[in-house]
Amino acid sequence: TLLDEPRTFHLGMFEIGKPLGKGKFGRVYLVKERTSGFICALKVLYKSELQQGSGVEKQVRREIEIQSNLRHPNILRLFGHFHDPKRIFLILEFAGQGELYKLLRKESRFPEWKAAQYVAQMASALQYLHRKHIIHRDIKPENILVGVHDEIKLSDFGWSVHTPNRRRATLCGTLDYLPPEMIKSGSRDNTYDEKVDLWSLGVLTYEFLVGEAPFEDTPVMTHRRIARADMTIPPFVSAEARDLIKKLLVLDPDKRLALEAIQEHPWILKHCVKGE
Ligand SMILES: COc1ccc(C(=O)Nc2ccccc2)cc1NC(=O)CCSCc1cnc2[nH]ccc2c1
Repeated sequence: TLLDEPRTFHLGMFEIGKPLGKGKFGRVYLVKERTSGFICALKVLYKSELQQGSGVEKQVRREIEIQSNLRHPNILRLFGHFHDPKRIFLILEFAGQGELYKLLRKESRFPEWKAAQYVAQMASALQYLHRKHIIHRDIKPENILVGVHDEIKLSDFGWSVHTPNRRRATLCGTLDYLPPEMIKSGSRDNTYDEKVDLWSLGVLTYEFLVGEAPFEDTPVMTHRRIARADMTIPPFVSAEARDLIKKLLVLDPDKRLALEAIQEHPWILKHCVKGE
């Protein structure tokens, strides 16, 4: 489409539609590119809201460069960006079925075939990111969108550049998805690697099948249960699914099932046609 060739964009190119996510994503609008009729999402960031100076603008530019070069069916596209004196505009892919966590709340929990398809797509997106040495760090239903053909669209929310405010957000946000190596106070910033995404994928798999996170509790108890990988998997979860969850929610990051092995796991193979 028109948006694929690197071009300069400006606000006049777009017919602005309804707000998306009502402030959840900041100011994001459904828009139509006038000439091509292409539907996408326009995210408006106010420069005043981004910490000024100290190279944050450079950091932002770097993040946008990284994201603009990502091409994967299960990663939300960043088609381009432009800015005016006060604002930065991001031209983003529009995910037709919206936020995954809303679909999950509506269905309360997903049937195993659907959960397995979503997990396989997540593993594929993570393989792509990890090959580029990008750790997502923040995998949870709130950060996942769904396309019109039920395809997973992993989105931003703090990739690559580890902005300090992101860490604060993590502290006040839910702990549910954080792996043990990130909640231990000493080693918060230095000793974790891409295997943190494997733990979070295990939490996500559990939540898809059970309808709530495995360590959901009071903050103090969640902290303690994560540190011990203390969870119970209800009897209605199939043996294969249980096996995969237990191979991802492992305290030692090096013992977690690798992404390639997830794609070959019996539970995934049973529900996903190869190379779908
Ligand atoms: C690739 O994705 C992104 C890339 C970058 C950024 C970003 O903000 N980067 C940033 C932050 C600070 C300073 C500089 C740069 C955000 C996203 N992604 C989202 O914000 C979530 C979907 S918003 C669009 C969208 C689509 N499809 C929908 N369907 C229903 C709602 C909806 C909402």
